[in-house]
Amino acid sequence: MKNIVLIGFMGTGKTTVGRRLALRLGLEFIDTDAEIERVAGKTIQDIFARHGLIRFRSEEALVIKRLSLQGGRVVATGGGAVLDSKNVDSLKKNGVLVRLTAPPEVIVQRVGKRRNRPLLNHGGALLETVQRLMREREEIYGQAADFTVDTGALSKDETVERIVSFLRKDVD
Ligand SMILES: Nc1ncnc2c1ncn2[C@@H]1O[C@H](COP(=O)(O)OP(=O)(O)OP(=O)(O)O)[C@@H](O)[C@H]1O
Ligand SMILES: O=C(O)C1=C[C@@H](O)[C@@H](O)[C@H](O)C1
Ligand SMILES: [Mg+2]
Repeated sequence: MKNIVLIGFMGTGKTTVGRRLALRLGLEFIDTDAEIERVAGKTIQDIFARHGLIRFRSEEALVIKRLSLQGGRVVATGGGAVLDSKNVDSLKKNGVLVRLTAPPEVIVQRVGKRRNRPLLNHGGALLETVQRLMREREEIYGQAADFTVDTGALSKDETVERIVSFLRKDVD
C-alpha cells in the first residue's frame, strides 16, 4: 500500500488532519517536521536560527528520502517540502499526494495560535506574507497534487472524510 501524503501551505491542517486520518484508517502517522526535530534533537525554530533555511531543507530532504522507502503510512509534510522537485519524486514513488488548501485569511487565524513558523515570524504584516508566499508556491503545490481539498469551510473531520472518499474512488 502507498503512503497517503498531505502537502500544502502552512496552517492548512496537514498535521492535525493527518493524525486524525491515520487514526480513522488504522495507519501509522508520521510528520516530517516532527521527524526533523527528532533526528536533529532541536526545534525547527532552533534549526532555522542556528543553521539557516538551507540546512533545514537538506535535513528535510534526508527525512523524506528515508520515509519514502516505506509505504502504508499517513505522512504530513512541512509546508515547503514539495518546493524541491526531488522531494516530490521521492514522495510520489510510494505515495498519493493530497493537497490541503485554505484562503489566506483562514491561514492567518489558524497560525496565529501557534507562532513557531520561522518563515511567518519576521515581524511584517502576516496576511501579506501569507498571500505572497502562497502566490509564489501555488503552481508547485498544484502540479504535485493528485487530489486537492479546500479546508477553508470544512471541519477537521469533514476534511478527513473527503480524503477517505477520494481514496476509495482511487482504489476502485
Ligand atoms: N478545518 C480545519 N482543518 C484543519 N485544521 C484546522 C481546521 N480548523 C482549525 N484548524 C487548526 O489550524 C491549525 C493549523 O493546523 P496544522 O498545524 O495541522 O497545519 P499544518 O498544515 O501542519 O502547518 P505546517 O505546514 O506549518 O506544519 C491547528 O491549530 C488546527 O487545529
Ligand atoms: O512552508 C514552509 O516552508 C515551512 C513549513 C513548516 O511546516 C516547516 O517545515 C518550516 O517552518 C517551513
Ligand atoms: Mg504541520
